[in-house]
Amino acid sequence: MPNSNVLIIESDGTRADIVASAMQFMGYFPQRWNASTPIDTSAGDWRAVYIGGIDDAALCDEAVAAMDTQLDQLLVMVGADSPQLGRLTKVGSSHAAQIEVLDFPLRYERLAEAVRRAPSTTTIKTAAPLKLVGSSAAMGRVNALIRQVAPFDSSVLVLGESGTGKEMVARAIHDCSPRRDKPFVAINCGAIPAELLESELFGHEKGAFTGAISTRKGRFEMAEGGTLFLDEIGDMSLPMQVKLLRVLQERMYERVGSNRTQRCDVRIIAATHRNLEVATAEGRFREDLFYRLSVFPLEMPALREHLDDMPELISEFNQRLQRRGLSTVRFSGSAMQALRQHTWPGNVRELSNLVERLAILYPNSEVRANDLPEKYRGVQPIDEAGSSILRAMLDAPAKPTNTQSRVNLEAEVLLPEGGVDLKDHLADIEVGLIRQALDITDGVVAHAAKLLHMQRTTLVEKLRKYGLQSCARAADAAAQSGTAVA
Ligand SMILES: Nc1ncnc2c1ncn2[C@@H]1O[C@H](COP(=O)(O)OP(=O)(O)OP(=O)(O)O)[C@@H](O)[C@H]1O
Repeated sequence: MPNSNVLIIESDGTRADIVASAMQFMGYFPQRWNASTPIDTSAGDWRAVYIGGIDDAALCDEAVAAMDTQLDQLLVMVGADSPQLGRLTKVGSSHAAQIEVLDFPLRYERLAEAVRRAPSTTTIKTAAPLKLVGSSAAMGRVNALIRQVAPFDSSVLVLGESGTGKEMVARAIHDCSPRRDKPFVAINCGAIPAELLESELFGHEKGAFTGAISTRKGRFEMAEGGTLFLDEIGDMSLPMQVKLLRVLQERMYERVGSNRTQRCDVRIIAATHRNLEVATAEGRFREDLFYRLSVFPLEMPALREHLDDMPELISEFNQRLQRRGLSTVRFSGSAMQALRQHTWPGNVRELSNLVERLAILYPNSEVRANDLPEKYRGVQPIDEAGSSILRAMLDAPAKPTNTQSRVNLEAEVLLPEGGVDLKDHLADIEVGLIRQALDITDGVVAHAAKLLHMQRTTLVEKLRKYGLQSCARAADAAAQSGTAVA
């Protein structure tokens, strides 16, 4: 049983990490899944296990759809308190899935017993790839760059805000490249604890460290001949950056705990939402690695810069819903107009989530501007009272909004006559921005942390500090209270 592959769903809580570590100690190869990355099917013996703790309905559905298209038998493990338990149980009965409900804190014996019941062999199906859509000038430039760089082995650095489609672009480059028949392997460098990342990337030998009870392949080895996508490269620790640089320069590495040098033939595509030039200037990112990675930089436009693609994107998301057997949704002219006024801080991912949410609320119907969630309604026609309020607002000095830069904030905040308790004032601003980020991301802490350009763990600390746990989703809140492997 050990030495098989295990699929771990990227959950927003820390449970996926806990279970992945437990699995790793049990001798499995945990492989992360995320919405636009098909499961790496090249990695031999499969015992597919879906670990839930999932609090996000859209992610849960996408995960099930991904598994259903790629694996023919599943063991689905789900936390007893998961909000998606009912949904998964239902999905399980209509697929070749076996459901195991796990209680947390997780007990090693219980986990081992659940895995023992997994189907002993799992066949891989060919996945239907997701389509990168958009015919705006901005997406036209992206597509042209993809076509230009794909045939070469040059490293590509995909830049852009969260949810703009960086991972989809990485996959598109791979799919257009001569490596298309070899694996595309993705790893989120920001989601894996620094001390585990080395073994995740390079693999380890049996006994290399406590709990390494069997030899394990790393992502470089899994991606041999193909492409390795290093997501959130800006979050990689400096010591790890040194090790990565060596592989890029020498095309050689060693598994953790081994003296044997392995050669590798892997194309690297990295992505980050951070400004790596600033990180380099501040000493948080190695300059030599930056230049190695950014041989071919590719900047993804924010959705607000290619709003003309919205109808095409909505149609693509409707098709994805249809493929999952779900209802679709249409938008009236007024609704489309309102959506064009939104700033889309979560970019295409935010649009995709909105389409799915509205398809549930208004199955196969037309959504009007007034049906949209409040923050998407845009500027409403105003009555007389509203018009005088608006005039007063326009006459008043401008207040900073969350889309304005820090420089604007500095310019516009006036020191009150009696002075201000700066610490309390800054804390209030911090709480306000955290609340907004959680609101925009529907309480998903990992996504809110991205918007705030901070580590998820830092945000969790701040939620605790300010007593804001109730603003986060249930599973995240449970994770914050310190659930651990028994
Ligand atoms: N041009 C596009 N066409 C179709 N779907 C898209 C497009 N851009 C993004 N998406 C969809 O939006 C979601 C987010 O995309 P993706 O994960 O590639 O973004 P990202 O920039 O890598 O995000 P992050 O920085 O958070 O990792 C996915 O569901 C993806 O399929």
